[in-house]
Amino acid sequence: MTLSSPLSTSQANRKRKLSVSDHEQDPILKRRNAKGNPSLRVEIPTASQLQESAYSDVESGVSGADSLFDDIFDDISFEVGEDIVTTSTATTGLNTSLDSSRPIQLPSISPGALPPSLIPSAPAVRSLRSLSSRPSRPSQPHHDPNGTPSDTPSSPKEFPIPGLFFNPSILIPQELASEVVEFCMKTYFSGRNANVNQVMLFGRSPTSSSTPAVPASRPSPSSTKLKENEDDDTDSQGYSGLPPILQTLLSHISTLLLPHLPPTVHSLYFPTAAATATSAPATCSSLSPPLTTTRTTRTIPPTSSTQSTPSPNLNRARQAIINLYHPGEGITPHVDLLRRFGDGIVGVSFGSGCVMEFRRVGDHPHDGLGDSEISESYAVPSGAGSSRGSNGSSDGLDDAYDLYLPERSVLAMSGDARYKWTHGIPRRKWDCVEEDGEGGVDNVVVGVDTGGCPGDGELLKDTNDDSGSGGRSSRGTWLERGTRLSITFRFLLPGAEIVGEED
Ligand SMILES: O=C(O)CCC(=O)C(=O)O
Ligand SMILES: [Fe+2]
Repeated sequence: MTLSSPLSTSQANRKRKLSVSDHEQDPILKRRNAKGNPSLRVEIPTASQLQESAYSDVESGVSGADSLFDDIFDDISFEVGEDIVTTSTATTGLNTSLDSSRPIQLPSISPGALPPSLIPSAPAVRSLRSLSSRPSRPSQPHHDPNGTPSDTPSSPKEFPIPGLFFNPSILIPQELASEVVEFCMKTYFSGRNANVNQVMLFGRSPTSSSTPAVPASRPSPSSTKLKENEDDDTDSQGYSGLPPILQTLLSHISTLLLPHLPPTVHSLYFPTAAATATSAPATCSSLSPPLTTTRTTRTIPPTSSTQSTPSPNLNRARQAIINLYHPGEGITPHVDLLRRFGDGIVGVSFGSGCVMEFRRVGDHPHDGLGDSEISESYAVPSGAGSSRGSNGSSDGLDDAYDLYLPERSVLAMSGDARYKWTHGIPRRKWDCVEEDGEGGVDNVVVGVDTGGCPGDGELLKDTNDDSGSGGRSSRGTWLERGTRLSITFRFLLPGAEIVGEED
């Protein structure tokens, strides 16, 4: 079986072909980049049952930023007969031009032994001051080849992009974070997958057992080692196919966000039969009961519209994309693939914080609308790299906002944030953040300009001070990035599912 996909549709019209072999034994596909770049691993249900239609939506896609990948992603070859297909993460814009003076070493993971940088720090990240294990400040951070020109950090302020939810006080529990990281590192990023830095997992929709719209997904190889839900990969919402630990993570995110999101928004990310009870379609009656926790912590009473508007994501299959970033790596600004994923994208940072940059998608009709690969689309935003300031936009917002995402924090994007703004992570090893005031939740919401902190001379921190702070200045604090793992959940749009039969 051969699947064709415009992995990159460059102006030179180079098209990359993805050939996926039938392989009965292993649902994991690995694409290999001959240039040895960090690779991506796609885990999908039952490779032997893939159908061409699975990727039909990207056959003619055009990426607005495709040229970014051309030199790296020139001629991908896919090995038929392997159970895994790998490729460069240029696909997703993950930085592949790493600092050669700092060899990347994927930690070897043994049970209970996480790489230090991925062991979640014990104290909750309530304040930037409490961020743990910061080495001495960088010598010349603004000269870091992975960095960007220096500038001053922005003042902390309310994050204004509609549809973007982020609250740094909402953190995944430490214990769960550790389990998730350990599972992911062991399962997806170690051993023969040492060069992999992205994995995509596809779940089944709640109705797939009766409606074969979404294929079966065999449990991940290590799922049998998990303590909970060992024999059942279906969660309380009826979603299945994802490793149980990720479903546990989803349940926690749902519970954490419930008091903070309007019901309609919450049900976008976590559709349940109950959330749409009033007008739920008949198929909902077959769903498992909603999470009980969601009933007890809700502080925002449901509105009538909530009761009467089914979540568009109800019964859609979820995809989990897991990205591993070494210090200095990032992801190119992009809008997640429009034709593949629905509204409502939620992700968690593990192991390290980083700055995420949001840029308004430009007026050009292709901005943010192209497909560069099977999972992502990239946009060249209007005014990319531009400084803040009034731009005369009708909504009064600037074109650029930066946000520091502490480890274990949750980011949710819907509406404008999902469709009208790109998100990306700058490729640098240090982020400059700024606090505001003396603590409290608001103080942890920090803005970071694309440039970062002032230069060395302006840092107040003593060079020899290894007290844990990365260096402070009157205008900001340098935070060194560690190895970061992110897990992002998205819903597959109708027709975008990978179609197949259950095992
Ligand atoms: O690493 C992250 O938090 C973002 C990942 C992302 O945007 C993506 O995979 O589409
Ligand atoms: Fe994304």
